[in-house]
Amino acid sequence: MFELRLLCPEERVEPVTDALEALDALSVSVEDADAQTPAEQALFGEPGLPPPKEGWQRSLVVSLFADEAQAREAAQLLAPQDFFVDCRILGVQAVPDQDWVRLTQSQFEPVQVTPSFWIVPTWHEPPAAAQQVIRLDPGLAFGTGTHPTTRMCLRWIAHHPPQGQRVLDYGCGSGILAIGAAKFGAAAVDAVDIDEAAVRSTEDNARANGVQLAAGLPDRASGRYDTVLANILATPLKVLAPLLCGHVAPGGHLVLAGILARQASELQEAYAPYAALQVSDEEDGWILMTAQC
Ligand SMILES: C[S@@+](CC[C@H](N)C(=O)[O-])C[C@H]1O[C@@H](n2cnc3c(N)ncnc32)[C@H](O)[C@@H]1O
Repeated sequence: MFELRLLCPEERVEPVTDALEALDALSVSVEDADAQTPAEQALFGEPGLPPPKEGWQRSLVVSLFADEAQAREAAQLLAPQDFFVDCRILGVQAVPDQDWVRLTQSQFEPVQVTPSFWIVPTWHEPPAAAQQVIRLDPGLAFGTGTHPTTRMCLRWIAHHPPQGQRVLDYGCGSGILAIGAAKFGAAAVDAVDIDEAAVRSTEDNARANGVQLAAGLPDRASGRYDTVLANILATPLKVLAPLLCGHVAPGGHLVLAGILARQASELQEAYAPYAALQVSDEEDGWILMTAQC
């Protein structure tokens, strides 16, 4: 594993993290670069850096890549972009796997989706208020519930329980949405992803949660579903519009995430021939768009 470390002013964090995700970073974390952390000590040790101001002004953006070439290529691609102005590449360094696991575990706490629905890592006891729980350990697949897009999809599932339904999770990552749908009563769940590691992770996580689902590559999706969930980024979602809508049964629900608030109208336009998308939730600049077909 290799991490690419960037220093960004607050207003640049969103486009930079979006770009890193689009460049296939396995994970992206954002810390206050000026907090009293070991990261701060490392930063201040660097010659030529301006002294920090008060508050969260500068962010340390750390993204993880499977190999060094990918991390360096991401840095090269980011450097000339308009949105990278005022940002700085701090470097690429190897991360011992053991450290990564420890670091991730220490950062992963139970996540509240609704007051009674929680995502809880296996090394934590579920909170007393949790009536519905997904047990999930962070792996390399995206989807631990810590990202607002995942949380919004899960909240939607909790508020629209797919009791007895056939559900498709398109771009399943860790399988968290598929597992959520199964826990909220879905009768049959298909979970698909272009990444084989995500498919394996979904199968493992489903087993650990005692739910039945069928995971596979995208061609496993077949026929019509009462609910189609897709938490991918805006650009692939636009390309996938005819395919995803073709899988929604008449009267069924389409639930899309991975979309920034400013991208709402592009998505509405792309889906207009098939469905009238509405913004139905918003968190930290990300939106959930849904339609009943
Ligand atoms: C942002 S993650 C979402 C994971 C999980 N569903 C969640 O909500 O947390 C997006 C996932 O979509 C997958 N993906 C990206 N493009 C895809 C495509 N064209 N077809 C299927 N899966 C895709 C990625 O491999 C990744 O696992």
